[in-house]
Amino acid sequence: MPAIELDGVAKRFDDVTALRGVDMTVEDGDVFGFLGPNGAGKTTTIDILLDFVRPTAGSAEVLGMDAREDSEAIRERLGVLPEGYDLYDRLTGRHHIEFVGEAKRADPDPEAIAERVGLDREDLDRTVEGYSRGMAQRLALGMALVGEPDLLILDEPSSGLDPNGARLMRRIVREENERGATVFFSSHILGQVEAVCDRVAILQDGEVIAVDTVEGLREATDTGTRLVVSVAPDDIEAAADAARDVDAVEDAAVEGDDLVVTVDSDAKMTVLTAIEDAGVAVDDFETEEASLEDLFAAYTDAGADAAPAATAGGGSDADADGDDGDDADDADGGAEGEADGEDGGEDR
Ligand SMILES: Nc1ncnc2c1ncn2[C@@H]1O[C@H](COP(=O)(O)OP(=O)(O)OP(=O)(O)O)[C@@H](O)[C@H]1O
Repeated sequence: MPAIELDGVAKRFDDVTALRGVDMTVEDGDVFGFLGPNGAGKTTTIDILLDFVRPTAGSAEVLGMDAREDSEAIRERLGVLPEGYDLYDRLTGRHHIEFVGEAKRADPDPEAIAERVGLDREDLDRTVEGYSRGMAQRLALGMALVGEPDLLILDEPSSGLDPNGARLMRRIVREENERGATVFFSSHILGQVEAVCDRVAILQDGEVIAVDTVEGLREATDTGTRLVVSVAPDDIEAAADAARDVDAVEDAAVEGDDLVVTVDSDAKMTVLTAIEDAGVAVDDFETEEASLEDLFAAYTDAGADAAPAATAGGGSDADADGDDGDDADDADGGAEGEADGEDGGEDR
């Protein structure tokens, strides 16, 4: 049973068409990223899943239940971080967590949850009117964790979080997924999404224009892989000629001391072998895959101009999702150049 199933979901608000027949399946156990430019319809979709908004047409199922008919039963098994969540100024963080526990008939441990989201004991016991934006976001995330939900729906969970908070959010997503929860989240922070998601959907103008793994999106677009090869300076032209003779090579150019080859991802070794077969010793090489940011640009209108440039992974920004890069599974790791392609901003 899929965790989320949308079938032909459309939504009109007066003269604005927010969704135009969205079909989308999120499998049980997935970490699923929901992407799209501003105004694409992400929040409207999430609001339909939560029965905050009723679709004009189509059907939405959550955990095998109808989003409209069974919203209460669904709510008990969901953890939600909605976009404009409400906190009550005069209640403490602890009260908020207990309040969600009562609503879900769960018995949460506020201290343990606060620790997981990085709020200390003092924060937990003061009223939220004094919370910073990031602290409020951490509390809202903690509230979503109450009751070990089967499905977490998080709308922009990194919003307002500093790089440490964003890293912590990723860790929580992984931990929840390992516990068995499906995680569905929208985000504009594509390095985050790339680091944790099994699959992503890209929504544009109320339509799903792509659903795949990041690797699948790479293969489906013409973004290629950049292979940067170091050889002795005297050999570089011979290496370039050898690379150009390989069918899968789009381009081989000498850039400074390096040979930069744009090639289908699965033909990297063929290129290296061809260079060595031409009698040139390869001193070193690294590959740069297209980042999710490049792919997003290639898919969406805003990136139409940028699409041809989406041949590589946004350069050498080592771990540009704003953290200290200790994530074992961040991007490609190792010699596969880290191509988050982010500018390190943690804003939306
Ligand atoms: N209550 C509403 N009344 C009228 N129009 C609405 C309403 N809610 C959303 N819309 C419109 O529906 C479209 C989709 O909005 P939505 O908030 O779902 O986009 P989004 O992808 O979440 O955007 P963002 O990334 O900016 O949060 C927009 O054109 C928006 O103006």
